[in-house]
Order: sequence, then C-alpha cells, then structure tokens
Amino acid sequence: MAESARPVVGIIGGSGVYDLDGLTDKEWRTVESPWGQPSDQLLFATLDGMPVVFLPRHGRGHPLSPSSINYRANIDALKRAGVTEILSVSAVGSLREDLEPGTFVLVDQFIDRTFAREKSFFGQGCVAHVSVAHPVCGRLGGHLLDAATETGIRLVEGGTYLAMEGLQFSTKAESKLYRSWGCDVIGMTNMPEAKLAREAELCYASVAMVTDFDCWHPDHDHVTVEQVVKVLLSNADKARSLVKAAIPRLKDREAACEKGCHHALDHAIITAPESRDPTLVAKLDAVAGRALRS
Ligand SMILES: CSC[C@H]1O[C@H](OP(=O)(O)O)[C@H](O)[C@@H]1O
Ligand SMILES: Nc1ncnc2[nH]cnc12
Repeated sequence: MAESARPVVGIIGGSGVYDLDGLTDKEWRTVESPWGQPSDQLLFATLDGMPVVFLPRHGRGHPLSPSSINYRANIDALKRAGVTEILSVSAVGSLREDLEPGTFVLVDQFIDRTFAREKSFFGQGCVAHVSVAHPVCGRLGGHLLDAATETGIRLVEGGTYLAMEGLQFSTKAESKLYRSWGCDVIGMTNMPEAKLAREAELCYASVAMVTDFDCWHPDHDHVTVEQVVKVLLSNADKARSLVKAAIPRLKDREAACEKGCHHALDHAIITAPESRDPTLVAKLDAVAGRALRS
C-alpha cells in the first residue's frame, strides 16, 4: 500500500470542517478497525479524478472531545482505506502577537503535553521506536505552500504546535509558559495524531487556522468557544480551498516519499520476529504489515 504509485489523500477535518464540498462520487462508508471506533464513517470521494478520503476528527456534529477521539482507530482506518498521505486541518490559539486570528500556519514541529491518550500502535509484544524528529512531511508541506501561493491564501511556513490535553483551555500561567518555550500555536488534537501517522508510514502535514489569541494576550483574557467558532466559520472555506488546491499537486508524485515517511518503520521494530505477540502482529497488519513482513 505504501509503495502505491497512486496517491490517495486523506483529509482529517477539525473543528468547523465536517465535510468538503466540490467532491464527486461521494459515499460515506464504515471502516472497521481492530483499534476500536474511528471518529465517524469515512467519506470516500473523488477530486479532479483523484481518490480522496475525508474524516471529521470530532465526528459529524462534533460529539467527540479531543481526549475521547480514538486517534489509533482513525489512522488505522485511513490506512485501511488506502490513504498514503494525510492533510490535517485544525483550529488553534495563537501564542504570538504577529499570528492574528484568521492566519493559517503550516505547522512543522510539536510539543506533546497530552497525557490521557493512546500514543502508539506498538507496545508489549512488538516494540518499535520511530523517529519523529521531523514530524511533518516536507514534500506534502511543500505542496500546501504551493497551493497557498496559487490560491492567494497567506500560509505562514513553519511553527511549533503545543498539544495540550484540555478539555479546558489553558490557564494564563500555562499560556505564558508555552510562549517562553518558543511555541507558536496551541491546540488539543495534533498529538498523538502526527506520531501515529508516522508509525503507520503515512505522510502527514497540518494546516493550523488561528482562531484566537490564547489567554496570554492582554486583549484576550479568556478564550471562548463562541470566539473560536466565529473565526472558524469565516475561515473554513479558505481552509477547504487550500486543501483542494494541494491535492492535484500530488498526482504525479514519486510513489515512495523521498522524505522517508513511507519507510518510517524500516529500522524501528526492535522485537525479534520469534518474540512478537501474534495477536498484536495481526492487529498491526494495516499500519505495519509492510515492515513486519519484510
Ligand atoms: C472548538 S475550540 C477547541 C477545539 O478545536 C480544536 O480542534 P481541532 O484541532 O480538531 O480543530 C482544538 O484542538 C480543540 O479540540
Ligand atoms: N486557545 C486555544 N487553546 C487550545 N485549543 C484551541 N483551539 C482553538 N483555540 C485554542
């Protein structure tokens, strides 16, 4: 699947992005995963003759909180659906004066402060350590930057996303701390999503839509969902346009990602074949079958 010459782009839509318009041959289908329930059915569709698969991260209608999303099931289901690269769209708070609400940021680093989520497909019975030094795929990110130029959407290149557990927004002291760490934006969902995409040997890139200045900002003492949703609604169309302009750029790409995403497990699995737990190995079939069989 990972070596497929045919790109299948998976889009994970965050808050405010529960579907994608302009798609044809649309069909919502249930995809079963041994890792549990994905956030929703997957929308299989076509864009400019290319297969795409859309998944609303919080489910249609937003029933799932960031902590109750089954990130493993989502990534596994996307891979089972044939997805080779994932474009993630997310709402974030800004930790920088110059990243105003309405700004789009192509995130390239993360600090993971989440603590109540399953973060790996691997574990007892099959141990693997993948590198997430560069958690975002440079090739996919490059296509997003080109798409931004084409559509006239300003996309800030690079930024560190602080992933917090939530569900509450940050305290002022936390917000100031994250600023002192050099973080640029804050959200609740891109971790462990990005780590799991890497374990599943999928390219991953994240477009962060700034919806608010987090509470550090003197003029924004509180973050409210009302504020966030207002900015989201006025920007969701732009996010959709950006994603839709990026997808056709993948049409003639080399099958294997030159950044190594599709081979992330090549030297990562440390458990000897004879010591692997067959039940876990079976569960890993979609995400790691290529590496486990080679
Ligand atoms: C609705 S505000 C907080 C909510 O929005 C972000 O979600 P997503 O990344 O899926 O757009 C944030 O992380 C929180 O989950
Ligand atoms: N300020 C903020 N903190 C965490 N997640 C967010 N999502 C949107 N704005 C946010």
